[in-house]
Amino acid sequence: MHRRSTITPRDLECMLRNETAEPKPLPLSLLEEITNGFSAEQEIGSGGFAVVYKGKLVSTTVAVKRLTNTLMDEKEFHQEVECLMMVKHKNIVRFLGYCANRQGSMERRHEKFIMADVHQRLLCFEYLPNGNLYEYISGRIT
Ligand SMILES: Nc1ncnc2c1ncn2[C@@H]1O[C@H](COP(=O)(O)OP(=O)(O)OP(=O)(O)O)[C@@H](O)[C@H]1O
Repeated sequence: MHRRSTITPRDLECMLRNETAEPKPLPLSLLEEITNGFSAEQEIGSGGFAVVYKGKLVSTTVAVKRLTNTLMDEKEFHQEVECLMMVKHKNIVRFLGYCANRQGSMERRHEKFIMADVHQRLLCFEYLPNGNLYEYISGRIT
């Protein structure tokens, strides 16, 4: 018998409201859905190793950080998730979950098809709506 075990935007929203809920693995399909396929319109900003998107839930928003593949290997990603799972503090943005997805993709290279491994690594956080540190320091927002 096939059992569905997917997480919906509503489930993620419930998790966000429950302060004792632990971070969990999130399906790539959910993160794609709430960022509208990682659309440019939902992009918030980017840092040294990721692009951050707004993830729209039913009545709230989360931040979805999509890591740039080449800059972090599997071991570093595991360490990053491990650290984030251990940190819980009122002054640190809350970590909600992570996704590590690997999928084969047929690609054409010099008249031949090859099966390429496509990795997706994502982190999901509480959304902080008040801009970024640079905007504060430079006086663009008060
Ligand atoms: N949880 C969040 N809520 C709202 N905006 C966020 C959140 N996390 C990141 N951002 C936005 O996305 C931008 C990029 O964030 P990111 O964490 O990737 O890089 P960074 O902190 O600027 O630098 P670094 O790559 O060194 O960590 C931030 O400057 C901020 O504007």
